[in-house]
Amino acid sequence: MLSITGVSRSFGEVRALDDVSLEIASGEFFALLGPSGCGKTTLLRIIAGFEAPDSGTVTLDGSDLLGVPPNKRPINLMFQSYALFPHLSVEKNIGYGLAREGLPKAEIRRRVSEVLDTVGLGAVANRRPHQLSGGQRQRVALARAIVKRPRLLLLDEPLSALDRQVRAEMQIELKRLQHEVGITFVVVTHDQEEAMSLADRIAVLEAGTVRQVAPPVELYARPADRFVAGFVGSNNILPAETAVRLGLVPAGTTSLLTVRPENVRVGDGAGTLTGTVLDTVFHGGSSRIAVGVDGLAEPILATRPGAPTVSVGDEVRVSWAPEDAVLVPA
Ligand SMILES: Nc1ncnc2c1ncn2[C@@H]1O[C@H](COP(=O)(O)OP(=O)(O)OP(=O)(O)O)[C@@H](O)[C@H]1O
Repeated sequence: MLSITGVSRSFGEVRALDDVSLEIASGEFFALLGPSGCGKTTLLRIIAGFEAPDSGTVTLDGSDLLGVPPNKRPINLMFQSYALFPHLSVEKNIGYGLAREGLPKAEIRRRVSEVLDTVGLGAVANRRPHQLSGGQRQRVALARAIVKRPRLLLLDEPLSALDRQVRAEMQIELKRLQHEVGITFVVVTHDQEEAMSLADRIAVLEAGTVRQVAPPVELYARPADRFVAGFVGSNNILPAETAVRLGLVPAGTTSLLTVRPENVRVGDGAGTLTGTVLDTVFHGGSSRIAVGVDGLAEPILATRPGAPTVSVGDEVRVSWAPEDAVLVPA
């Protein structure tokens, strides 16, 4: 178990991390999610040992990590840019770290060949990095990180260099791999879809503080505050006074009313609110509809499977099931 307790770190005036505490279980796939500048990389660098906190403690299975130099920690960090050696074969790239540790050649060969199988690179073991696709290069980097059998693998935006389709495939791969090798993974990402599809649990960070720690489904269904409600997935967020004025919540309510676009019904039947269709966008498998509602500063967004069933300018009714309205502390 990785325990981070009361960790703070400032750079001049900037408080990059402000009293961060997290408990990450052995074998867990954990994601640190947040917008640019929220402190994700700083926290990863502290865990890896490339940065020291101003205060707080970090322990792995009960023993202090902060006093241990980076190369002596049972931790591996996989960077955004994979930095493979261009003149070495895939096999040599993967075995490089083991060779440097002075392991016997036969053992290196055995471990490298095992890992080549795990990441599905057996067929390209003798190629150089420039003869590989982006997804294959990413696998080499992963193989190089896991061949050393760290207890903890830290991944900084591991899939950001890949295009959309390869990325989706690698997300599945990464999850399978983590399951198979049983190493604790901590991944840093600003991409909420990626965090949701990979992680067992997600910590949402904003401006150096942890806003919520929860499994993806809970984070999506029960955001702890306005920031999480707006950052994780898209959401319609109505201020309390507006929701009270429109009769959507009882008088005296102080919480924000949030409704996911997929739960908003748009049509000419019964509905709580009346509005005008401002915009429709067809995405292929689904459509997004924006409805301007009198008395609301922001349009209500709705998503629908298939093509849009309304047109710009239509007068429509907007509604949602009572259980789909989630109240979030303001
Ligand atoms: N070495 C440094 N010197 C000064 N400021 C720094 C340093 N490292 C980070 N910061 C500042 O600390 C804050 C957190 O940075 P950090 O890199 O941890 O954010 P991040 O969430 O990883 O962002 P990104 O997704 O853009 O990488 C930012 O305001 C950043 O400018």
